[in-house]
Amino acid sequence: MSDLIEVRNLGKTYRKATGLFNHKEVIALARVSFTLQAGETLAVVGETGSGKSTLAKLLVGIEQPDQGEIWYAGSQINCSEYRKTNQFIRYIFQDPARSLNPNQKIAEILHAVLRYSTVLSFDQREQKISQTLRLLGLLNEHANYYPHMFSGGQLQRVALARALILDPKVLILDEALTALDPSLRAQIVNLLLELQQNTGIAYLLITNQLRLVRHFADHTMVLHRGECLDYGPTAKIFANPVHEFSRKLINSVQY
Ligand SMILES: Nc1ncnc2c1ncn2[C@@H]1O[C@H](COP(=O)(O)OP(=O)(O)OP(=O)(O)O)[C@@H](O)[C@H]1O
Repeated sequence: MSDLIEVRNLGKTYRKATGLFNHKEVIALARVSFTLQAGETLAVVGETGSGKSTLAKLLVGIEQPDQGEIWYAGSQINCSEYRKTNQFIRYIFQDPARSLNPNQKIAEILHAVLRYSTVLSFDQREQKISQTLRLLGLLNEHANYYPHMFSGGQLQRVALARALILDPKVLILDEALTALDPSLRAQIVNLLLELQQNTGIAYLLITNQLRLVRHFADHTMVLHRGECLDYGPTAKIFANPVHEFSRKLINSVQY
């Protein structure tokens, strides 16, 4: 069976203006490789600016790589295939409020996602919306709410509903649980783990919350200035990181 995701030597360099005529190059990601299997969680950790979000953006096609290859379920992905990959891999960010249109009711937001990526009829879409809201512990009535009518925790569930309504094989959680208070975070983590057990969805968990990584992730990758310093089973990385930087990062937290 092929890997759900295989990334080979992925690289991205940005050009940053440093004056009117000058620029400098920032290597955001340097020859990173990994695989992700169905039902697995890979955590990507590293300090600010280490390239975590760049990796996520390359995977979903928001940014284009300068080098390397991305394979989804045995097929190599090109930049023009975003609509196709949209159903395979979805991305949610830390601040759900910013990613939801404040002028649209939740039903309108979810209908739009389904209209864009599926051929479902209106009734089928309604059914899928109600099923997805229920899956995330929300009510049917919530479909008629605007984003500002939800609490922070509920809003993150709405963001998850928007990501999961297409039944993706992979979900990228980019600091998506960071802003939640610990009890809400635990509720959402349990929900995500249950979903993973039931459907085999894989998660790419981008976070600096190392306690969460230890609890949640099967594999962990440590990024530093765009380079992968350590990559392997989470228990092994936490017990015996190869690189000094990873050791410091891991030892900076009490478990
Ligand atoms: N659009 C861009 N233009 C220029 N440089 C960028 C751009 N996006 C990211 N960078 C640079 O690339 C490097 C990696 O950034 P990235 O956002 O991927 O890091 P990160 O690990 O996600 O950081 P954070 O935890 O703060 O989100 C940083 O030096 C950043 O300044």
